[in-house]
Amino acid sequence: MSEITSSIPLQINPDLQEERDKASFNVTELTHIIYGGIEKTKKRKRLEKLLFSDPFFQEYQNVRAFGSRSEYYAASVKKSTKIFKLRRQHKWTDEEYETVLDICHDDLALTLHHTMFIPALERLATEDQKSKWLTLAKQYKIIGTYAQTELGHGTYLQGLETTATYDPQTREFVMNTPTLSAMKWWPGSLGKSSNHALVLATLIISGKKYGMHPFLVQLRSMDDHKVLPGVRVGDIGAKMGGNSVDNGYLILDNVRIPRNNMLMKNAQVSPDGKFVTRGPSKANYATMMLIRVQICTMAYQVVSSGATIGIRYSAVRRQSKLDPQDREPKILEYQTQQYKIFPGLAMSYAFLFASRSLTRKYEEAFAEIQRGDFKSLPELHCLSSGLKSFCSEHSVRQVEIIRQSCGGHGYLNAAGLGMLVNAAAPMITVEGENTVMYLQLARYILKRFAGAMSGQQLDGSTSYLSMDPATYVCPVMSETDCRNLTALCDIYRYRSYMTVCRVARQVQHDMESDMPQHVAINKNLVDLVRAAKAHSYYIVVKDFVEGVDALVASAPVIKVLRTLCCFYAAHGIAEYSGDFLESEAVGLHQLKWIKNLQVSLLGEIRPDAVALVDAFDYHDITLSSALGCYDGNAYERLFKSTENDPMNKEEVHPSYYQYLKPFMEEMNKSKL
Ligand SMILES: CC(C)(COP(=O)(O)OP(=O)(O)OC[C@H]1O[C@@H](n2cnc3c(N)ncnc32)[C@H](O)[C@@H]1OP(=O)(O)O)[C@@H](O)C(=O)NCCC(=O)NCCSC(=O)CCCC(=O)O
Ligand SMILES: Cc1cc2nc3c(=O)[nH]c(=O)nc-3n(C[C@H](O)[C@H](O)[C@H](O)COP(=O)(O)OP(=O)(O)OC[C@H]3O[C@@H](n4cnc5c(N)ncnc54)[C@H](O)[C@@H]3O)c2cc1C
Repeated sequence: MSEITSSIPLQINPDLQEERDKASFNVTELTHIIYGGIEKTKKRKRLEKLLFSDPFFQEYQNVRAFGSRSEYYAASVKKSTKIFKLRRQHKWTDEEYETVLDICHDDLALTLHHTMFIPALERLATEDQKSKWLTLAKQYKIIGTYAQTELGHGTYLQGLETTATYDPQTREFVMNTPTLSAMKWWPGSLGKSSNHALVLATLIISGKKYGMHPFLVQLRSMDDHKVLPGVRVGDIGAKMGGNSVDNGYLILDNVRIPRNNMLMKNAQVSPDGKFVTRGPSKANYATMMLIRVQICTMAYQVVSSGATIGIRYSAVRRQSKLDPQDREPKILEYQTQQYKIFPGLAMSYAFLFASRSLTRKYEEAFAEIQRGDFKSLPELHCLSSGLKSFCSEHSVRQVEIIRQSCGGHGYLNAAGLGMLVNAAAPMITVEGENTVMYLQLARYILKRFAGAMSGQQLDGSTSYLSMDPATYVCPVMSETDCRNLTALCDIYRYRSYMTVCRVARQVQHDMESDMPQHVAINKNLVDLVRAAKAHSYYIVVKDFVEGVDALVASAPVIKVLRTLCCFYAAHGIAEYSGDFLESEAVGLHQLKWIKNLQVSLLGEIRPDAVALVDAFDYHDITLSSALGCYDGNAYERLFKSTENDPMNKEEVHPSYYQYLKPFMEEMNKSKL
């Protein structure tokens, strides 16, 4: 017993080393592919070194794990200011800054300043306004947030009640919160941190409403951070996760702001109160689209972090017996354990390729939009809405499965998985609740399908809706065909086509039976979401297959990625087999072969599992997990983590003297 200490051994756990020694491919090569080349990997490493050489980042982990809400928030404000200072000092580009956020968890109290306030200024302000406010924001002379959601409405933006009424006499807008449900509620960094907010409000001129527009409102004094007259602002309370961020409420009592504080890139109000608009009516929704694209990348980071923890731990944890004559096996040997974790591993790579493809499309479309060409906007809105929903839904679910696969220890904060799940859970809600976003995609798909039916030539992600379903024959004719990635992709495409076709015909039939359109739509909402999910699944599989096909890499790397891609596609067909059978994308024979393949691929992935997560190259501080550390010394790290637990500060806890001692005394005296 006396030998038990909480010091961490210097060497790598031999069980983990054994895994690394048998990898079939070069891990560094794959890391370079993941980060976009050797130079980017090197830059990432440099940034990691710069950040983590500061002991604050290690201490921060303790506050995160054991601090009170207020302490965690304060530490996160400190972390934000440190990172902002470094950003200015090193003149980081947006890409470098995003890398920094990936490296050190984006749990910055002031996160909204960079994730939404600055992008919104960039997208919604005129050049003149940018030269003033964007400059101030980029120099951190003002700190801002994006205040759109209200207590009564988050989804339905036309229902927002905050008003911005133009007063032509003074050439000001009067910003007002007319009802309880109109108060802003949820914006990040609003409660305590920001001194400015971009408030999205309904514009009113001479009693007429002109829809939602952005207004820059100062909330707090630049001298002492006190709340300005007419403004009431505060924190909305503790949440399931993300408690470093002060999501806030905001009430504006007829606060006057100059006319020029309306961001007027997309619509203008002239001094005498004339409203002029240019570009599409949804141009003011631009910032949300950007974040939806980014959520896909975040979903990749979440699921790849979870897979790293789950796989490394499963390679060092031994439990029960397989061969009664042998020692207890690593839990990674159990097929069921592989079946719980490898879908997350394959999903990580699927989302890497899908988010990369979406980001590329976004950047191309954004460049066009900047030139005044909005033709790609509807496609991009729908693609990003669908993929945001798909990636967030699947990654959060998968990480929870991984957490469960780590048994009891997965439930500890020190495992890092609970925090990962709780911090990721809002991805499902923010920037458009997933069901609502799937329905945006479904609406687009229905229109495109109708276009295809009337002979229109479709392009973009829905071009397959012009296919002739009569020509479809399941491309899997034998068990060996199941490994053909193009064939698997075709199966997804046909399943999506049939799911869309079925619901489109049903909606049409209901409308032809004299059902009002909104009733017909509501009657079919579940199937519309199903169609949007089927389409999104197809896009992700297609991006994965095309991404791997286009890779220039060594044969072993290509082989292992093709195996993962095949597993990802086969697993999805097995999991949603009902849908695939119902749409006749596969028959019973094919399904059986694909299910068999799925299980046999578990065994093929197994030898490379640790190497495949090592390739994500997450720093131990980034993972924040005793179970998932690179050295695999999970037990030592778990024990070590108890040292910082405030519960262990005193040998006898004060509650003993207060409650337990008197209770014990009373019990001991009692005659009963
Ligand atoms: C659900 C909709 C899209 C509905 O919008 P609506 O104005 O009621 O429109 P509608 O009459 O239904 O017409 C829809 C029409 O508008 C189009 N559209 C909708 N959004 C966009 C867009 N971004 N780009 C381009 N087009 C867009 C749709 O495709 C429809 O087009 P159509 O009429 O079919 O041709 C909208 O209300 C919405 O976006 N709601 C979600 C609200 C949201 O995302 N809030 C985010 C708040 S900020 C946040 O959460 C930050 C989190 C930060 C963090 O912590 O990480
Ligand atoms: C952690 C976190 C951070 C946030 N940060 C910000 C921020 O910085 N700035 C900001 O402005 N907002 C922020 N929000 C708010 C967020 O954007 C909204 O919560 C989100 O858009 C969902 O809106 P809601 O809450 O009104 O949900 P609701 O719309 O009330 O959703 C409730 C249910 O109703 C269903 N529903 C609603 N409408 C429809 C429909 N048309 N068809 C079918 N079903 C429907 C939904 O599917 C859901 O099941 C944040 C929220 C969270 C949780």
